[in-house]
Amino acid sequence: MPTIVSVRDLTKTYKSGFSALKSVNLEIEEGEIIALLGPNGAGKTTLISTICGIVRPTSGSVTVGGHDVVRDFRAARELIGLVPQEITLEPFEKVINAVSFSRGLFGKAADPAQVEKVLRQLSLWDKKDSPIQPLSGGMKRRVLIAKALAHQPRVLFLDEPSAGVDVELRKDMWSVVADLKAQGVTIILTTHYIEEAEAIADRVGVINKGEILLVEDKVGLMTRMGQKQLQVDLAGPLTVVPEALRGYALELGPGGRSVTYTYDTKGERTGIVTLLGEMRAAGLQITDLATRQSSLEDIFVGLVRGQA
Ligand SMILES: Nc1ncnc2c1ncn2[C@@H]1O[C@H](COP(=O)(O)OP(=O)(O)OP(=O)(O)O)[C@@H](O)[C@H]1O
Repeated sequence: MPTIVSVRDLTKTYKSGFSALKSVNLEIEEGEIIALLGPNGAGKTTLISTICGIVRPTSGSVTVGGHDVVRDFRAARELIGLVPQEITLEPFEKVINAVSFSRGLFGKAADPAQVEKVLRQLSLWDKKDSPIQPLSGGMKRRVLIAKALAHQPRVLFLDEPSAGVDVELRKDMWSVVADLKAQGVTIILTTHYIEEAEAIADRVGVINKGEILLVEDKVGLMTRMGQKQLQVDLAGPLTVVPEALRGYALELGPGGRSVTYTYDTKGERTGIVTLLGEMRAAGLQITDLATRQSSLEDIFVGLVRGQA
C-alpha cells in the first residue's frame, strides 16, 4: 500500500521549553487503521495536531498525500478529517446543516448528494432535520464523524473516540470505524483503551515521553512479544514448589492449589510435556489445565515500564 502520511524526524518543543515530541518518524499506509497508544502526556495529541497542521513543528517534516503540512497546508488539510475528543457542536443547529457547513469550511461547493451519502453512511439520515441537542451521546459522536467526513478526506483522525463512552457505544464506534475502513478511509486513532487497539487496529504505535517506542503489525507484535502461561490445577495443595521442579519457571497459585508455568511462544519446545511428566513423577495429581496468551496490555505496560 502507498504511504499517505509521512512524519520525518519531527520534534515539538513548546514555548514553555517542554519537549513534547523527540525526533518522531512514522509512515502511515493508505487504507490502514493505526492506533497510537500511550499514557497521559505521552505526546499523542501533539503528534496528531502537528499532522493536522494545528500545531507547528519545531523541526522535521510532515507530508499528507505528498503535501507538506506547513508549506502546502491548504492541499494537506483538504485530505484530512479530524474528530476531536470533546463534543464541539452547535446544539440548536440541524444535523444536516452542521454537516453541510463543515464542507464549506474547506472551500468545497455545496453537494447535497455527498452530504446525504455521509449521513446515510453513519445512519444519521433519519435524524437529518433534528437539532443536535436532543440526540443521544452516540448520535452526537456520529455527527462529529459526519462533519469530519463532509469534505471527503482520505485520512481520518479520531482523538480518543471512546473516552468516557459506555461499552455499547464503544462497540458501536468500532463498527463505524470498520465500515469506514472498508470504504478505503485511512484511520489514525489515539486511545488509552488497549482493548480498542486490540479490537480494531491493523498496526499499533506505542508512544511515551515524546518518543515512538515501536510501530508494528498488531498480530505480529502479539506473537513476537507474547508469552503464554499454563495453569495446572492440583488435587492437593502445595506449600512450596517441589525440589524436582525448581528448574521450571513455576509460580504457586492462591492456596497452593495450582502452579503457573510461563513459556515462550517462539521457542521450538515449550517444555509442557516434560513438565507434566515430572509433576506426575513428583506425585502431584493434576485436576485441570488452562493456557492464557499475554495480551496487548501486558506488552504495552512492559514497554512503558521498560522506558521508565
Ligand atoms: N501548548 C502547550 N504548551 C506547553 N506544554 C504543552 C502544550 N500542549 C501540550 N503540552 C505538554 O506536552 C505533553 C504532551 O501532551 P499531549 O496532549 O500531546 O499528550 P497526550 O499523549 O495526548 O496526553 P493525553 O492522553 O493526556 O491526552 C504534556 O506534558 C503536555 O502537558
